[in-house]
Amino acid sequence: MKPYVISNVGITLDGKLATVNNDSRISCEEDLIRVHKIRAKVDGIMVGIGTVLKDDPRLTVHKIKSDRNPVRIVVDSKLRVPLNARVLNSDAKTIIATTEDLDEEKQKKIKILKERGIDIVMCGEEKVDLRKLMNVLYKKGIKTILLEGGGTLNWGMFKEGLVDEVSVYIAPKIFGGKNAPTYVDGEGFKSEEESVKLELKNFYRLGEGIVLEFKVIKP
Ligand SMILES: NC(=O)C1=CN([C@@H]2O[C@H](COP(=O)(O)OP(=O)(O)OC[C@H]3O[C@@H](n4cnc5c(N)ncnc54)[C@H](OP(=O)(O)O)[C@@H]3O)[C@@H](O)[C@H]2O)C=CC1
Ligand SMILES: Nc1nc(O)c(N)c(N[C@@H]2O[C@H](COP(=O)(O)O)[C@@H](O)[C@H]2O)n1
Repeated sequence: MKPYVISNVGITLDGKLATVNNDSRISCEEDLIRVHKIRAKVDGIMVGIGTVLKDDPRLTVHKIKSDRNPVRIVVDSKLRVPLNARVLNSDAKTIIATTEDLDEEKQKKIKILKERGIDIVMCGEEKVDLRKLMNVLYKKGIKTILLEGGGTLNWGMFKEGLVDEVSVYIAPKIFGGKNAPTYVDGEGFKSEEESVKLELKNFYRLGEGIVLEFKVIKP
């Protein structure tokens, strides 16, 4: 069993998540409120360590009133999460998903994190095994997850067939740049047959941009 996963991003018309200099201001205020309404409903919000290192996100519900915050989940094989990262603050529970290989330095950091109340889940060897992680999270009671990027983790989740729903805000902006992160990065599929197929469920204008909602068609 696995949680139901909703992938959400704000992208530019050319599919970028941020500029080459990592400026990720894409969504308009109305869209951020839409995202926070989803955050308020799900059990967990998941990002990759790249996003934590670049954005230092809070990953809480802070744009609308809410009496609860979902569990924050950071996928971080090498335990690179800075101890002063906002995602480790006491505003919400946090799970760090890391690999099973433990050197002395990693063991020390795990001890510090656990003392601060951070839950550590170990699955996989070189990279976090996302399938196993989903199973562990489900057993911990996390039945719905909002996947909030970035492009590398999005690829990992799509490649493993772990995404169920997609919502994308397209801003009327073009960032360009072949090295700027896109919605789904990683190696990419080699052929159309392997690609993820989506069914368009809804679309509407929001603020200055447009929201598209899809269901992932499972093969
Ligand atoms: N506009 C938007 O909506 C959003 C924009 N962004 C932007 O995206 C960029 C960050 O994206 P990116 O750098 O790709 O980082 P990600 O957040 O996608 O994190 C990627 C890292 O996750 C770790 N990881 C561990 N296991 C896996 C696995 N099985 N599959 C994939 N990744 C795994 C890897 O690091 P390790 O090997 O160390 O574990 C990997 O490098 C930033 O510029 C940010 O601003 C991010 C989110 C939303
Ligand atoms: N939906 C959306 N639109 C954008 O334009 C964005 N840059 C993001 N970024 C994601 O939101 C995280 C920041 O969250 P907090 O406000 O700090 O709670 C950021 O890390 C990305 O995951 N999302």
